[in-house]
Amino acid sequence: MAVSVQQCSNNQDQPITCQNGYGCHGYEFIQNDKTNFEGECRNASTVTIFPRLYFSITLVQGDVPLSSDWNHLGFTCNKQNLCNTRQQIRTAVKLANEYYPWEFIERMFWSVLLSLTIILPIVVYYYVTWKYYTLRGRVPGLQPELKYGNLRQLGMITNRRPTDSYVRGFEKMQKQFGDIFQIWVGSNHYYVFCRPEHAEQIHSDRHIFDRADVRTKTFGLIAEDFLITLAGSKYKRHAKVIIPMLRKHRFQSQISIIINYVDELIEIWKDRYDKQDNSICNSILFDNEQLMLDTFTRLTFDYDLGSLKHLSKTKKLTNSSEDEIQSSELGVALTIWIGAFRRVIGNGMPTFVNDFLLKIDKKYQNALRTLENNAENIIRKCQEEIDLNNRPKTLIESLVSSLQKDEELERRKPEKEQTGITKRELVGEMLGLILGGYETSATVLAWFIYCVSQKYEVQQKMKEELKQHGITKETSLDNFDLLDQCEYIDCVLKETLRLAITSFGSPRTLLHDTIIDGFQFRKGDTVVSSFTLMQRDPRYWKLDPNQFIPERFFGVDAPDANHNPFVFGPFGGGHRGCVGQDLARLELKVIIIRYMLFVTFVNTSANNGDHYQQARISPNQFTASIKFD
Ligand code: HEM
Repeated sequence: MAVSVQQCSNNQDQPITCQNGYGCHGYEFIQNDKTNFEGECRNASTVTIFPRLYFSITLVQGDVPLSSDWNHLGFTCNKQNLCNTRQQIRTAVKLANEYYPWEFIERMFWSVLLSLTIILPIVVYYYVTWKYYTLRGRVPGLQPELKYGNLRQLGMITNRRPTDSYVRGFEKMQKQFGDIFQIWVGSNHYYVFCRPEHAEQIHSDRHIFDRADVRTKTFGLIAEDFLITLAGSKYKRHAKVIIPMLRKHRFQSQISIIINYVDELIEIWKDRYDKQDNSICNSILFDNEQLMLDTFTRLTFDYDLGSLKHLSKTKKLTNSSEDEIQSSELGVALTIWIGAFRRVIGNGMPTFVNDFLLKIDKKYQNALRTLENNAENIIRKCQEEIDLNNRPKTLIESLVSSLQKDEELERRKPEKEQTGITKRELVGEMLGLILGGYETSATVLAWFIYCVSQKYEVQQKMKEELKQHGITKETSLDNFDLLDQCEYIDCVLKETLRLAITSFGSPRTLLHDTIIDGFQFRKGDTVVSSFTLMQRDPRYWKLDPNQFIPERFFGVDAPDANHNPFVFGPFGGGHRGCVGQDLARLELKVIIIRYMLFVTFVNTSANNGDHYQQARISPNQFTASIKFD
C-alpha cells in the first residue's frame, strides 16, 4: 500500500504545465486532464491509486488549506509557471507520506469496514422490508410481516406450511376492508378488486393492463419460455404459432382420443371398485390428473405419455416392465417439477432466492432434464413425420414447422422483427402448456365429481338429457351440433366452473400509471380482478351463490342466466385470458358425458366441503363412491 512513483522508462522529465491556477491533485489526475494540463510523461509513468484516494480523504480531514496544500507538497502551479517535473512529483508524494502516515489510513480502513458490516445488514433489512413487505399508498390492507407478507396473519400458512387457500385469505380481507384492498402473498404484492366495473376496466385496456410480472417471476422460473410468462413482441411471436391451433374445430376429428382415454380410466375404476365391498375412491384428483395428462398431451402433441397405462399397471403388476419404469420415471419427474412450481408460487420468497434454490436443487434439475428429454423425443418424432409442404394440423406440427432455420441470425435481429421460435423456446412452451393444460382441467373435473356426488338428481338429469338426444355409449360425439344440444350438461359445467375455486383471479401489471375507482396506481403495480370472489358474491347472483344449482343457468327463465358478464371469469378475461378455454370446455364436456354414460358418483361421509391450496385449489381429502350403471 505504499505510495510510489514509478520511473518513466525513457527517464525523461517531461514538463507539465498547469493552467488557470488549477490545483494539482496527483499525477494521474494531471495526466488525465488534457484541458488544464499540457504534456505528459509517456511510457506509463504512474502514481498508484492510493495517493489520490488518500489525498482526497486527508485533505479534507487533515485541516490543510487546499490552496496552500500543494505548495507544501512541492507543487507550484499557476498560470505562468511550468507546473511540475516528475522529480517534483516524487518529492510531493514523499512529503505526502510524511504528512499523512500509514497508520491513519489503516485506522480509516478498519473503521469504514466496521461501519459497513454493521450498517449494510441494517440497510438491506430496511430495503427488503420497504420493497417487499410494506403497505403502499392509500389502499387499505394489513401491515405485512417479513417473509410471509399477510400469509400467516390470514391463516393461509402455519408452521411454514400452506394450511388454507389464498382465496380464503382474500375473503377475509374483503370482509375487513371492502372491495378494494392490498395484500402481500409472501413477497408478491397485489391490489385486489372485487367489483364487475373493476374487472371491466382491467380486462378492457390491453395498453395499460398486461400479463402480471408476478407470473413471470413464478411460472417464469420453471418455464421461462411459456406463453403465460411472456409479454410484448416475444409474446406475439409465440401466440401466433400457438393460439390458432387451440380453437375448438381443430379437435373435432380427435374426439375419439378423448373418449378412449376416459374409457381407459373408467375401466381402471371398474377393475378397482366394481363389485367390491369398498367402492370408495380416494384418488379422484390424482386419477383425473393422469387422465388429463394423457388426453392433453395426445391432443396437442400427438404423444402418449402412458400415465393411465402406468396407473392400471401399478395395481396389477408385481414385476416391473421396462415400459412401466419409463412411464413412472416421467411421472416422477413431472411430480417433482410441479412440486417445485408449487413451492415457488407458495413459499413467499423473493424471486432471486427461489431462482437460487432451484439451481442448487439436484432433484429438480434431474427432473427437468428428464422432461426436456421427453419433449425432445416428441419433437424428433414430429420432425420425422411432418410434411412441411402441408399446413400444420396440430399444435406440435405448428410449433415444429415454426422452428427458426437460423437461430443465430434471428437472435441478431431486434425482437420485433424476429419470426418463428427457437428449439429451446419450443421445449419451454411444451412443458408450460402441459402444466397449464392438464392440471386446471383435472382440478375442475375433481370439483365436478365433488359437486355432483352431493346431488344425485343433477346426475339423473344429465343422464336423462343424454337419453333424450339418443346419446349412448356407442355415440361418437364428434358432431358439435349434437354436443351443443346437451344444454343442461353445459349448465352443470358452467355451475362447476363458477363454484370451483381454481385460482384467486386474473393478475395484471400496469404498463402506465392509471386510476381505478378513484385510487391512483403506478406503472409496475400488480392488480387482480378477483373473479373467484365475485362468482360467489350474493350481490351478483339471484340464487344462493354458495349452493351448487345448475338450474340457475338452465332454460329461458333461468334466474341467473343474465348475470353481469364480468362477475364470471373462470378463464380470466381480456387479451390475456386463457388461450386453452375452447379445448378445456370440449374435453370437459366429452369426459362428463362419458362419465354420465357409465357411472354415478356418490358422496361419502368423509367430505366436509373443504378445499386446499396447491398450484390450483382443490377439494380437500375428497372421496367419492363410484357406482357403475
Ligand atoms: C378448465 C381448465 C382451465 C382453466 C380453469 C384455466 C384457467 C386459466 C386462467 C384463470 C388463466 C389466467 C387468465 C387471466 O389471467 O385472465 C389461464 C391462462 C392460460 N391458460 Fe388456462 N385454464 C384451463 C385450461 C387450459 C388449457 C387446456 C390450456 C392449454 C392449452 C391452457 C393454457 C393457458 C395459457 C397458455 C394461459 C396464459 C394465457 C396468456 O398469458 O396470454 N389453459 N387459464
